Amino acid sequence: DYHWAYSGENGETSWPTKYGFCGGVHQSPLDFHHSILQYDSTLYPIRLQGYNVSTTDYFTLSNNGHTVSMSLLPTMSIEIPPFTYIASSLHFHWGNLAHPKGSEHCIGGKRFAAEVHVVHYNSKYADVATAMNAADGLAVLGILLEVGSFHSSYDGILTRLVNVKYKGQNALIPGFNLQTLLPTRLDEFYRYEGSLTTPPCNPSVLWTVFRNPVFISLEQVSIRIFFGTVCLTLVLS
Ligand SMILES: NS(=O)(=O)c1cc(-c2ccccc2)cc(-c2ccccc2)c1
Ligand SMILES: [Zn+2]
Repeated sequence: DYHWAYSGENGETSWPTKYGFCGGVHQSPLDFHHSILQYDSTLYPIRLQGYNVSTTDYFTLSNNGHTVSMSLLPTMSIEIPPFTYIASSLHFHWGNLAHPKGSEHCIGGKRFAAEVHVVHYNSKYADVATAMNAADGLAVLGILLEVGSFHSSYDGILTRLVNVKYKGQNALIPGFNLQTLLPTRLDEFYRYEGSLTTPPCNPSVLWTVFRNPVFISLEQVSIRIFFGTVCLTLVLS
């Protein structure tokens, strides 16, 4: 049976044949090229609620075979007027040895080393599954990662990837302040109405991609996970 992938015969070009939304007019990601950008002074900075999670709470890191995702707490939310969006999970988009830069969004054609997505769903819906099928259902924060100095908050997640090497494995991470995963400037971002970047590509995402990248070290970026059989290859270049 068909299962989508990032490459090969079930790669991106085959997605629209199996998933009606993929390749649609709202398809994410985008290259934020100056020709499509328009400054909007009415946009509010992103407001985080409950992001400073106590160490007595735990997040679950798990591997679904396509990506590693970390479940978040329903006490976490963001405010994008007129809605509140409840945190669901965060996940990573890495590159691979063939294409080391793995960000999905680009700025002016520049692709970054990796990208983190923090997925939230509109509080007007009962759960994320329902919200996924609504045009105003999801709000995803995009954080671009670039090679620079060591980042201790990301290290708390990246060092545990080895425990979720295979599809179906889980690992617990003690709570910490997830705002430290975001860039400092929460008022500098690109905003657009788009979709899930992977099948089924639901056009239900209000995207907020921060303008400023967050820096992690080359060793931290080089932790790559190759999906499929899901083997973790520590490429410490
Ligand atoms: N890249 S994304 O933000 O559009 C995205 C969101 C969600 C998502 C997650 C929770 C609730 C609802 C949607 C899941 C994925 C995904 C990535 C790889 C493999 C499978 C799924 C990707
Ligand atoms: Zn994503």
